[in-house]
Amino acid sequence: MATFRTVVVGTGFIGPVHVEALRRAGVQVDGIVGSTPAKSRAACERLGLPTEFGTFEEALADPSIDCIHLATPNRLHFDQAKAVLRAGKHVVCEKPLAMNSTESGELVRLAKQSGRAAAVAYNIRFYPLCHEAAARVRNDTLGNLLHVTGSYVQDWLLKETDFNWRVLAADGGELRAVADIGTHWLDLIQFITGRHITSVCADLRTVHPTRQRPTGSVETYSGGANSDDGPTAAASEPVEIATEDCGAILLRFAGGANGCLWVSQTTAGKKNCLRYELAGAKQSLAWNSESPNRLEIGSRDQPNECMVRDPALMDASAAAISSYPGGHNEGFPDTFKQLFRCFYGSIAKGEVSGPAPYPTFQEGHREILLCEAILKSHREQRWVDVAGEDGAG
Ligand SMILES: NC(=O)C1=CN([C@@H]2O[C@H](COP(=O)(O)OP(=O)(O)OC[C@H]3O[C@@H](n4cnc5c(N)ncnc54)[C@H](OP(=O)(O)O)[C@@H]3O)[C@@H](O)[C@H]2O)C=CC1
Ligand SMILES: O=C1CO[C@H](CO)[C@@H](O)[C@@H]1O
Repeated sequence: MATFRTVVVGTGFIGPVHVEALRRAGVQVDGIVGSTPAKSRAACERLGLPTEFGTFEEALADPSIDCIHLATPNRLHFDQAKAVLRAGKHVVCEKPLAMNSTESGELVRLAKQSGRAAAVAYNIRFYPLCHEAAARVRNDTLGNLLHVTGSYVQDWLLKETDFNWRVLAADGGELRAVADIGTHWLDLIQFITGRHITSVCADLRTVHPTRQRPTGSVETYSGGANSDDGPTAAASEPVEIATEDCGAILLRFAGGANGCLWVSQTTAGKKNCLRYELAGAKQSLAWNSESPNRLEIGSRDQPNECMVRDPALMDASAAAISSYPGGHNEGFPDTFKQLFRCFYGSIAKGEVSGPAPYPTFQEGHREILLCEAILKSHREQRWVDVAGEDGAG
């Protein structure tokens, strides 16, 4: 692959995951930057990276940097992605792409004008068995798609004392659980089925209308088992929360299938669990991110099967994003590696303006439009059509 020089922005939970995955994908990482030069230096030293860049702006100003990865809180994505594209660089932005569809629509236009590649890190597509499921839908193995159901549930925000910037609408956006984890499911299912979701009917709920905010800073998933006693409770203040902890969304797909999604960040014992079941007229497929190397294939008139991830047995598209033989499990960090291999491989082949094999800003924008339809549906307690991608309803 051609040599690319990259910098990652954000030193919290997922920024270092990007660094590790880029290195494993064979892409050069020239630094990681945080909110202050001191935090940038500390993260670079921890990860064994050069300490040349202290801030996002310094990385932006260096013409030899080809691509910047944005792993910062949601409220920063729009300005930072805009700045990266205007600096003439490729960009990988974490999800959700922006805080609203005005922002995400502008990013789509800017990305097109710039001639640079622009991806949103919907990494879950890059579990090989999710590509296998997409191939089986494409090849009509399932038959006519009837319905799609599933959930994405976690427990790290279960307690009133659990806190993170995501719970504040000003930092994460008006929708929280749906935007943070629900959009992974919605992106994945639209990728697998090749169909857009056209209408939604949502019922959302804030379990904790007040949370205790620690007076210090909090990193993602840092709650742990003791977060409702001890130092956190001693140094905290009550904050009103308007974003949802959980909710149900009924779905209608183009072409007639329907379905539903349950999203929750308050399900005890579920650490990070995405499930789906696709039901076709001939077969069904079921997958769970907590055992990602197994795909259940359901039949009515013959025994059910369980496909174990194995590049020798999967569709070529799934084998292409699988680096290890069957039985050698691949997981969460591998999805980022495969996404980045795909992104940089595509740029190296000069595919920037054609259809992309990774989630683009256009698809990130679509997720934001879906979020807006879901919020409107919840507020108005009725079905809402998802706006067209030009922003028109
Ligand atoms: N695709 C996936 O699987 C995942 C995606 N995400 C997404 O990634 C993004 C980051 O989430 P996460 O890592 O969990 O969040 P964290 O809070 O753990 O990390 C965010 C980081 O961004 C830094 N930061 C804040 N402001 C700036 C700035 N102006 N310039 C540079 N760095 C800054 C923070 O620094 P400081 O601590 O000093 O404020 C912190 O290091 C979110 O959009 C989230 O939705 C997150 C997890 C998984
Ligand atoms: O995949 C993910 C795992 O959980 C994180 C915290 O809710 C999400 O932000 C992220 O997208």
